[in-house]
Amino acid sequence: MTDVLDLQAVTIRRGTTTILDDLSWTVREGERWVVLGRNGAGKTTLLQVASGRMHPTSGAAELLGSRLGATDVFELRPRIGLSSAALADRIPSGETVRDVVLTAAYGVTGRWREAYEEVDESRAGDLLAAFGVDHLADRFFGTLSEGERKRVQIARALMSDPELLLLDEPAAGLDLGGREELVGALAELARDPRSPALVLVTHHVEEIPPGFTHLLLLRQGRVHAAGPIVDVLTAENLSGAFDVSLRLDHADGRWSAHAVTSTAVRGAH
Ligand SMILES: Nc1ncnc2c1ncn2[C@@H]1O[C@H](COP(=O)(O)OP(=O)(O)OP(=O)(O)O)[C@@H](O)[C@H]1O
Repeated sequence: MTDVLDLQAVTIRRGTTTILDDLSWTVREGERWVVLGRNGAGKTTLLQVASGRMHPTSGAAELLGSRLGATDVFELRPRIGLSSAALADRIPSGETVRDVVLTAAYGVTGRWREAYEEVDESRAGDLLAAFGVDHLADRFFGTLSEGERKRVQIARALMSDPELLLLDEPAAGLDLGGREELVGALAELARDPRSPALVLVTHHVEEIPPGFTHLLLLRQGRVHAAGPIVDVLTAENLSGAFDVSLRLDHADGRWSAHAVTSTAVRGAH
C-alpha cells in the first residue's frame, strides 16, 4: 500500500509553545484513521499540516508523495479534502447548497461566473444524495441546520475526488439524532473501497463510525499511542490520553466511555 501521508519527527513551535512535538505518523491508502485527544492536544494543528496549510518547524511532512516545502501546495490541496469549522465559516451564507459543493471543484467559495461542466453538476448532485441532503440543493447554506451543514461540508470536501479526506470534528454541535445520522453516513463512506483514505478528528469515542481501522491518540502534541484500532483503543490508552480514569465499552461496532467514579462504592453505603 502507498503512503498517503508520512510525517517524520514533525515539530510545530509558535514562540515558546511546542504544539506538535517530534510526531511521526503514516497513513496508507485505504486506511480509515480516527485522531482522538483532549482539548489542546494538537489535533487541528496536525490536520493543518496534513492538508498542506502549515509547514513543520522541523521534521519532514510528505503528502501524497510530495514533500511539503518542495512542492506547489496549490496543486496539492485539491487532492486533499478538508472539512472544518474554520472553512465552513468562510462559505457565504447566501450561497446555494448546490454551489457550495460545486465550487469545490474549482477550489473556491462563492460562485462567480465559472462555467461548470455537466459532469460536475451531476457529481455534486450525487454527493448531496449520498449524504441525504439533495433535497436542500436550492436552499441557501446560511439557512441550514448545523447537522445539514456538516453533511454539505463533507460532500463539498469530496467534490474534487480527493485521495485523502480530513474531517475535523464533523459531529461537533449535532444533537443525538444528527450525530447518529452522520456516523451512519461516515460508516458507509468508510466501507466503500472507492473512498479516499480518511482521517477523522474527534473528542469522543461515541463518534467513531464502524469501519474505521486505525487510531492515533494524541497527548500534548505527542503520539500517545497509534495503530490498528482494535489494538490501540483500550481503557488504559484512553485514560492516559485524557488524564482521567475511564471505562471503555464496545457493542454493535460502536464505542462508549465514561469516567470510573466511586459511585459504586458510595452506593454501597
Ligand atoms: N499560534 C499559536 N501560538 C501559540 N499557541 C498556539 C497557536 N496555535 C495553537 N496554539 C496552541 O496549541 C495547542 C494545540 O491547539 P490545537 O487547536 O491544535 O488543539 P486541538 O487538539 O485541536 O484542540 P481542541 O480539541 O480544543 O480543538 C493549544 O494549546 C493552542 O492554544
